[in-house]
Amino acid sequence: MTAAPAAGATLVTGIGELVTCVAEPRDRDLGIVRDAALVVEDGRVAWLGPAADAPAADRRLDLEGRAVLPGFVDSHSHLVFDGDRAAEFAARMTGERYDGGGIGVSVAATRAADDDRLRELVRRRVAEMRAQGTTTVEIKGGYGLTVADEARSLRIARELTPETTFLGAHVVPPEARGERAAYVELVTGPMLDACAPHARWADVFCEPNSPHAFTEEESRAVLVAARDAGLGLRVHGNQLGPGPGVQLAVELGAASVDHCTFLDDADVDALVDAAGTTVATLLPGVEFSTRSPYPDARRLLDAGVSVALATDCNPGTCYSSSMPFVIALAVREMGMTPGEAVWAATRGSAASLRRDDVGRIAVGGPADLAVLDAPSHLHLAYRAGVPIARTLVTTPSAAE
Ligand SMILES: N=CN[C@@H](CCC(=O)O)C(=O)O
Ligand SMILES: [Zn+2]
Repeated sequence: MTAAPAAGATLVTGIGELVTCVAEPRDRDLGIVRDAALVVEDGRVAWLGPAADAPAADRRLDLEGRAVLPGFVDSHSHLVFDGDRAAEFAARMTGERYDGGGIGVSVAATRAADDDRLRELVRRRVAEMRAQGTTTVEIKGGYGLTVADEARSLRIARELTPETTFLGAHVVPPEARGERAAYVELVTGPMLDACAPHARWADVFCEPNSPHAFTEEESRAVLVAARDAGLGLRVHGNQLGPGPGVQLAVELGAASVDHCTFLDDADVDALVDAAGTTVATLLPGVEFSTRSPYPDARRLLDAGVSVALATDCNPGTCYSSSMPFVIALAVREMGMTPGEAVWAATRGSAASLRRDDVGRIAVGGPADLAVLDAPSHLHLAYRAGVPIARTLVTTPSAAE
């Protein structure tokens, strides 16, 4: 049946495969509609269904059989930084281990950059993400590590996304070594006060396997203070070895615990019990860039854990902004099916931000769409390294 024409609307037709991701989270069903069309009006999806039933609209954009997906949700990135650490990456490729010590290099360069330079660097990195199909991005601070530098990092990030994360507890900065307790007091006191107005989330690098990061007790202090200040919680946990990060995240009801590379049975059990509350966000670009073992995604999915994928785009452990690259790694290296990987990069990642408006395509929702120069989502992993994904722009100038 054909609906009434939509005024001021764009009909996107010729969609070979429309991946809606509207199923219940436990099903991880991609909700595919073949030979589909959708109508976009005022930035929202006004109609979707089989192309044969599509209403008329003012404008028409024919995708000639391409696949359309929810725009990727990149729920873990550190885009506010200056400086270059390519030599650190090269050293790792010849056997150096990552221990977080290089973060200090980025902190020095970030502190030295003026606001305009930092803003331009972040803007370019977000544009790079959008060009690859990402429409929602979370951005952390964490390379300032003074009250003023963390506050301005978040202020700048907030200009580009509502999903900003306070990460004053990234590492203990060089000038505070030997005074860890005083630094934690700074983070939980004046730094949190200055940053909370610009942040939705707080995060901590909880990692006993790095001398630069934070212990379980230090991490708990930071997270509890942030929660009391009204921020949602996220945790960097179990990245470099076994540790307390996952259990702490679950105990405090964090929305996400990220990395999850080294998990024991009790960690997996805790994540199963917390499914629907705490998402395990896997960041396989990090294992690629640090030559580390990949997290066991198959074990987590089979156990019933809520799983997300994100880039962790940062200058140290993964300087890639590409969600398609992450999807390809998840399929090739972590035993995820292409469908599970797409789900985790969209709906799963949205859940880790406690968002149910993005990561899916539904009538009434935002028209945050990715289009592939390919007929199906399978091509994201199949054509690894080929730039087939981009954000779909449906404004009049893009339509025919
Ligand atoms: N592990 C902590 N933070 C980042 C790396 C930061 C850096 O090395 O600059 C991560 O998520 O891997
Ligand atoms: Zn990170």
